[in-house]
Amino acid sequence: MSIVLAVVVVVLVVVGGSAFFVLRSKKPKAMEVGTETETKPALKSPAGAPSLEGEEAGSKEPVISRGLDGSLPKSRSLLGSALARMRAKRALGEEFWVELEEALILSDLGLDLSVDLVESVRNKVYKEGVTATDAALEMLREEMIERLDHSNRDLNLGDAPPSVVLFVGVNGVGKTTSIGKLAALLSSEGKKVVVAAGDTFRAAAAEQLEMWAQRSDVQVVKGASGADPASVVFDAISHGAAVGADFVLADTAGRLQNRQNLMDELKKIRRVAEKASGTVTEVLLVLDATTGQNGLLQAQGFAEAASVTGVILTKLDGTAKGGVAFAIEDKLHIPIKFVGLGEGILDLVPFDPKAFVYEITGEVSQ
Ligand SMILES: Nc1nc2c(ncn2[C@@H]2O[C@H](COP(=O)(O)OP(=O)(O)OP(=O)(O)O)[C@@H](O)[C@H]2O)c(=O)[nH]1
Repeated sequence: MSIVLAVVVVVLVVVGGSAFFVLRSKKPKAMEVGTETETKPALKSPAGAPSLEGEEAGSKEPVISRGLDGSLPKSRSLLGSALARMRAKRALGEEFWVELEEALILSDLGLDLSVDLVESVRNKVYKEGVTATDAALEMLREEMIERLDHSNRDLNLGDAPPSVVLFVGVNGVGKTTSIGKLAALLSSEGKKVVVAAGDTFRAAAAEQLEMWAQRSDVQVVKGASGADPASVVFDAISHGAAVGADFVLADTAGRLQNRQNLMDELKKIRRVAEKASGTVTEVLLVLDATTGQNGLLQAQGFAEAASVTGVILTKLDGTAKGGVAFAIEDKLHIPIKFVGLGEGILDLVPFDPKAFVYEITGEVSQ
């Protein structure tokens, strides 16, 4: 009897022990689900993406740029998660609308716009007798796309080349990086590009621009450190005209929108650039999407002082919100022309409202 008992105990220990090891060895895998592995955005090459080589030195693999629908991992889109929770409830009552408004505000759309959007969707829902949350959320999506869908997002061109594009914005938002990416994009489309190192304030900016320019084989015009930025931009435009460039992309130093003297300097750069070229076809305000509604204040300040014609919304890969895009277009009527989705040379893509709305509401667009 005791031998039988001993055998049973040994069997139990062995089976239990191995079960324990099986469980332990499985645990890390289970943890991957729903975190890193599952939520990593799919790497997609956007339609018309330039086929440039990998940017890292020695990299043999081409860098694949992300499409907008892969930029915000679903589990990180705040609005997408909130809408998924609301859809699951399947009840279209007061609570639903309050929750929706909160979710929009939390995603950086701003109070006024969030209230307005909810009001408008709610009216449509009642008018059309919609009772399902699914259908209401689809209406929200349509309304969001409509609010973004009426701007010209192409780069403005002048009557005669080169078209001059000034990049402005506060410090560290990604102006220099965006110039590098846009130069690569344009030159991959066969355009001749000259870049102007007009940020003569930050010592490393000109070198940074030179590095970007080398990668896409575009020319850089720079001045001495501390040189008058307007004269650097003037020289670059003259050079661009002489070599038959299609575009001159001009960097400027980062500045706060409420510093009058720095805004005056921007006006001077613009005046001088216009003397050299006849027209500055585009003033692109670079905004960091992770700064949320603060971006709207920046846009207001720069729009007044520098006649901004378009926005580049950078670092969308670093935020779960992104709603500031709606606030900028709805309040200021400035079109978002490009979005930055990372630090690589191909991580700048034309803004596509539909893909963007599907992205931040948590579904992939068809
Ligand atoms: N993740 C991510 N990082 C970006 C993006 N765009 C720029 N960056 C990073 O943001 C940092 C600042 O970029 P810069 O291009 O130097 O910014 P800047 O506006 O020229 O800076 P100042 O000259 O100081 O005003 C760098 O580390 C860039 O790699 C983007 O779309 N996504």
